[in-house]
Formats: sequence, C-alpha cells, structure tokens
Amino acid sequence: MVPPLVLDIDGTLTDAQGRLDPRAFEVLPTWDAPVILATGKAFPYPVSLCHYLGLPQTVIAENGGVVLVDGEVTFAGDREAAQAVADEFVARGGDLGWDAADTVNRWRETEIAVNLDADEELLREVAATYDLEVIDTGFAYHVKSHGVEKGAGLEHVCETMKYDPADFVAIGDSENDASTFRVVGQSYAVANADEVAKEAADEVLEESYMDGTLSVLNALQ
Ligand SMILES: O=C(O)COP(=O)(O)O
Ligand SMILES: [Mg+2]
Repeated sequence: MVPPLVLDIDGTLTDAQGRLDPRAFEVLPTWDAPVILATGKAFPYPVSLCHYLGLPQTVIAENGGVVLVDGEVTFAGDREAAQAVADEFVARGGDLGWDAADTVNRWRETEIAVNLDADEELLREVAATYDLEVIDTGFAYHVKSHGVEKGAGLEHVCETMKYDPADFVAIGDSENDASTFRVVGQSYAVANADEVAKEAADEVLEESYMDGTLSVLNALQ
C-alpha cells in the first residue's frame, strides 16, 4: 500500500526553470492513494494540473487560502486587506512586478502575490500596518493573513476525506511548505529547498526538484 501524498508544485514537481517535469505524468495518475496538490499558486493552477493529470480535484491553493475537497470550495484569508496592502505599496512607489494582464493575481481570492524584484522592506512594512504577513516562497512574495497555511488546509481536507494527516507523505521546497511538514507523518525537502523548509522537514533529499521528488515516490512504491 502506498501512502497518500501532499505535494507542493513549484520547485517540487518542476525543473529549475519552473517548467512542470513531464515525469509527473508517469507517476501521479496511477498513484494508488490520494494525491493532494498544495500550492501558493492561485486556485485555477492546481485544478488544471489535476485535470490534466487525470486526478480527482482535491487541492490546496493560495497557501491554504482556497481548499477544494469533495466538490466543495472553502476560503480563508482577507483578500480585501491584501488588496489594500498592494494598493498602498504601489501608492508609496512599490511595483507589484506583473504585466497588465496580471494572471498571477487575476484569479487570486484570499491573498496577493508580488514579484520577488519588489521592494521587500516596504512591502513588509505596509503589510504589517494591515496586520498581514509576507512570506517568500522563492517564486513570489505572498501578502496573506496570519494562520492561513497549507498545513491547515490539509487538516481540512483530511477531516472531509476521513484521513489522518499523519498518514500522509509530504514533499516541498519552501517556507510555505513548513506547515504541511508539521502535520504529516513523513516530510521531505528537496535539495533546492530554502532553509525554513529544510529545517521543518524530517529529511532533506540529496536530489533537487523532480529528481528529489521521484527518489521518494520510487522508494515508496
Ligand atoms: O506560488 C508560489 O509562490 C509557489 O508555489 P508552490 O507553493 O507550488 O511552490
Ligand atoms: Mg514550492
């Protein structure tokens, strides 16, 4: 019996250029237990990935802000406050860093993501005045409500699916995966992970990106 999985996307199922590693299509569609995608990306991204992997749509998006399980969507986090932070940041000379179409935030419902080129100090200062936090995933800064996290999202998924989070194996690469690592039974940080993720993981893998992820998945089969 293979264990259920909770998998980060960027940095974990991708290559160093951020492209989805096609080997995900070899191993995930036939995984004989639930596979939950848990990401900082906006909701449509993991939903689409489940769709094209042929997996049931059970996803944690926006760092736990949006959870879809058993056909029901729940939200956590104050999008209006995050928008107010973004507006004030821009008014004070900050640059969110996206083009006019802003597909990064267009479908984002509980938080705001800002390009890593942005003025981090100013962003953190503005966020603090709205009692929001900023996390750095290595792919974007996320302006989000305290307490909204992937780990809480997984607990919600497990309550609905009647699973124990402790039965799950988690793999991830960033600060936003630490909460997942804390609630699962076994957690792995890929070699490209940041220090927060490495510190929180039960094990730090020798290999990076999908090579690291596959080393775990192959050993579990
Ligand atoms: O959206 C991000 O910043 C990172 O996404 P991830 O959680 O799938 O790595
Ligand atoms: Mg990641």
